[in-house]
Amino acid sequence: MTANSSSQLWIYDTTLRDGTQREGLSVSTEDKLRIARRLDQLGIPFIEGGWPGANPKDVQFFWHLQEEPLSQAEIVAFCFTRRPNKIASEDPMIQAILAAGTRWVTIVGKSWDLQVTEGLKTTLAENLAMIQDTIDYLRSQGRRVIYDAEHWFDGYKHNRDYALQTLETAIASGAEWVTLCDTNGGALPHEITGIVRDVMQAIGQNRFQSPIPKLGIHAHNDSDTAVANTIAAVMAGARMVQGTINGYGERCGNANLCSLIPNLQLKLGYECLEDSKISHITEISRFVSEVVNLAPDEHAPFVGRSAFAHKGGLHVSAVERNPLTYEHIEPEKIGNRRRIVISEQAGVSNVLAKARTFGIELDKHNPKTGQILQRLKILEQEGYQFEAAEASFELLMREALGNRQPFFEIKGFQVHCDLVQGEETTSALATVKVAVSGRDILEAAEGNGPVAALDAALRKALVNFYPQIAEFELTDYKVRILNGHTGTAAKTRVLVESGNGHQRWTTVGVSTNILAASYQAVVEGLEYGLLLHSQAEMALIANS
Ligand SMILES: CC(=O)SCCNC(=O)CCNC(=O)[C@H](O)C(C)(C)COP(=O)(O)OP(=O)(O)OC[C@H]1O[C@@H](n2cnc3c(N)ncnc32)[C@H](O)[C@@H]1OP(=O)(O)O
Ligand SMILES: CC(=O)C(=O)O
Repeated sequence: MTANSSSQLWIYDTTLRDGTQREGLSVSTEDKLRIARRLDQLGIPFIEGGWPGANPKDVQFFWHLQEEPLSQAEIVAFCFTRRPNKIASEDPMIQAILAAGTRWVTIVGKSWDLQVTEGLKTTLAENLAMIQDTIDYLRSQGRRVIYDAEHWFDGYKHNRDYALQTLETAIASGAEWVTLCDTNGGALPHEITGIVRDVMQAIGQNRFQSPIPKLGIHAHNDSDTAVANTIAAVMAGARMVQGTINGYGERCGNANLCSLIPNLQLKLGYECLEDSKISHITEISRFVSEVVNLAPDEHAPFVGRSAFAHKGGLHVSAVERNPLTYEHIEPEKIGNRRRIVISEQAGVSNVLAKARTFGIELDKHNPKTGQILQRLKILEQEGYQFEAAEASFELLMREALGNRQPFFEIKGFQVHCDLVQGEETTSALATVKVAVSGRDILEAAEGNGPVAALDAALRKALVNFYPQIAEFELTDYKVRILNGHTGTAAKTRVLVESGNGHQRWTTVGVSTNILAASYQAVVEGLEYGLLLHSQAEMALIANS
């Protein structure tokens, strides 16, 4: 990155402060440290770590970073201006941010007259004094200051002169950056463009009698335009981009850095991160969602699992010829990947693409290709869903092509359940009869439910022939009633996720009987695990 070039942007991550203001998101000090270190590795220049005077976790977080500092990022402590009619040097909050020991601090202050008189219950003049005293004092203590102008856009719309006076005060007191905040998230891109341009002009006309500060933008997503608003602000002159990983934040969230960074760098040519770091965006999005214990948004632009998933046959056919036809960027650039989804919306191209990923040779002139597609569509009409159960689709494909390996044959099963009135626990007993290599085996096993009992009995019957089965586990079980209005005649779809410690696969079963649907999915899960094992063994032999 060329320092200070006109296209350079400073990314300011506030996941650890505004991000944690999201309802349902709570992190420990340890979690915050893990995220900070990961953002540091990514090359984010400013990381807002929290509000040291507001809670003990944030105090601890800054202590830890004093002991073991980040490698390149500036860790920033956040706080509001001193309280009305008090002295900045005596304000415990201000003392707490000094104790955090950071080089940079961010001070949030009021820009909107209504917020001053109604929210703070003080005068417009006192608000200006609060901004001035706080920044003056922090500067006197050797801190570099970023000033977050809260409610900037609403303030500007209601009383432009006063809003500009607040900025002027912050700048005159020594704030090096002023960040225009769309705190309520109500602004639209054209308003942002006009207002940022006006502020840039006021700066250009030297309305502010002090060194020219740099402008930042902090947008909330209440109008679903936080990313667009941030881009508009940058194009109008802002150079600091505040946002959060995955757009976490108060109410509807903040501008999502996982979308902003690729848009700004890959499409608009701004410099946000080193080029080599951009490909880690998807990984960091998933890392942060894992640490904060929120399911990743599969449909998130750029980084979601479905962001480059192609389902419609027309799309797949064209993408197979040239990905540009249905992709706005190459997924690999941001560390994501293209996926082809198999479903009733598929065409021959989806089937061929899947065959390729399964390592099966198939071409469009093979009559089996059309037959597989038709079978897929009929089964989906019956209630199967293969997009989440690709292992079952591979077995279906192998069956149609005559190369499904007969690892075992189920000759019958029975399940008996005990439900005792008034008791919370249930127990089930399953009996299975299985044939392997011409031998019949009868086994029984218990479980705390019918599916667990059936799974256990099948493994017991097969493990002597296939010891690898001991490593298989049933990791998830999902049931969906497909046509509920038909009561007990309704069809049930069961999805079973299985694993072997290093791979996971999903199989599907459908029936009017929940046990039969579960049985089908569990049996295919075991069969697919055996197929993976035999493929791995064959690969080993081929490579030896
Ligand atoms: C736009 C933003 O997202 S800014 C960040 C917002 N984040 C948070 O609020 C999370 C952390 N907050 C907290 O832990 C608490 O709210 C604290 C510790 C900051 C304050 O707690 P309390 O002292 O109990 O006050 P409370 O939260 O009820 O009310 C806020 C107080 O701050 C005052 N205040 C609000 N903005 C400012 C400001 N810019 N400068 C100075 N004081 C302010 C309010 O007037 C009110 O004070 P009052 O009750 O004496 O009139
Ligand atoms: C500072 C901040 O979080 C806001 O104004 O939204």
